[in-house]
Amino acid sequence: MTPFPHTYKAPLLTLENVSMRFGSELVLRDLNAQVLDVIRPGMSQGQVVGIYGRSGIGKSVLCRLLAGLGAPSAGTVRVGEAQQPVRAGAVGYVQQRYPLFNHYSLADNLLLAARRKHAPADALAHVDVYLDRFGLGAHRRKYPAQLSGGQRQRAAIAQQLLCSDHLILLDEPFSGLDVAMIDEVKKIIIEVTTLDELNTVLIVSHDVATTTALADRLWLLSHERDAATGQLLPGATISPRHQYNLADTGLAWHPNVESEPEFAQFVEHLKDEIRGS
Ligand SMILES: Nc1ncnc2c1ncn2[C@@H]1O[C@H](COP(=O)(O)OP(=O)(O)OP(=O)(O)O)[C@@H](O)[C@H]1O
Repeated sequence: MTPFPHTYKAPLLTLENVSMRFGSELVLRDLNAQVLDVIRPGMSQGQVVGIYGRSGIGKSVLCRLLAGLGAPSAGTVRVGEAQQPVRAGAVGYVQQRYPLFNHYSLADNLLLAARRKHAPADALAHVDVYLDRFGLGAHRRKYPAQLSGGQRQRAAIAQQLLCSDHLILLDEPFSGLDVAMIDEVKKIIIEVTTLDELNTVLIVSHDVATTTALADRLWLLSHERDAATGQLLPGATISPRHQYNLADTGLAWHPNVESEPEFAQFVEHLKDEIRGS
């Protein structure tokens, strides 16, 4: 597979010696990984990082650290071009249940989010842009309970984009969706990353094929063995061999990547790695 031409610019997200412990349980061990701003000529897309790992390995714990909702026991998560330690609110976090305020209309939910980042006079204009872009304009006066699951998800993504700085974290965005809705969410993710070169979408998912088709970088959380003793080390980590840079291998998102034989082989390889981890 011939890689498309690409270059890298500044780091946008860095995990620096990140560990997380709850009491005596070490959940995450010494995570070191980085997302760089990738430039692919002719391919207007920001960064999409797929995060995989078996159930219970620590993906939700990692999400909270990435979103600045808790401090790691050791190490630092750095975000943005300035590579500042992450603070709550810097990364939009779309959780599985798409929390929206039930007693506010869709437009008011988005307005609340927009006011956290934009001056009051500008906030409504930003809301209108996102309602339009995500095909939600006709539903602006509806309350969350009156929206479909897919509409609520689009609203939750718009809400987080309106108040965060380029980084957005989606927790299981494809679970429980029918095939048509999955296609729609994929379109939204591509749309989000093409809005701005710095936009970076982190997708935590068990749906390896769908997520890999959108990604240019993958991280796989796994339990590693001590090289000398062969004993399983405590805590999950993202070892260098489980950090995949798809721009280098030609499998980074591009139209119809899913239909290429190398893609199917790579997805099978990933599934084997997850099973064995
Ligand atoms: N607040 C906490 N206190 C103690 N242990 C915790 C806490 N939060 C998570 N854990 C532990 O961390 C480990 C990882 O949990 P986590 O929810 O991150 O897994 P996950 O990879 O997201 O799983 P799944 O794919 O099933 O959602 C589990 O053993 C869990 O019990």
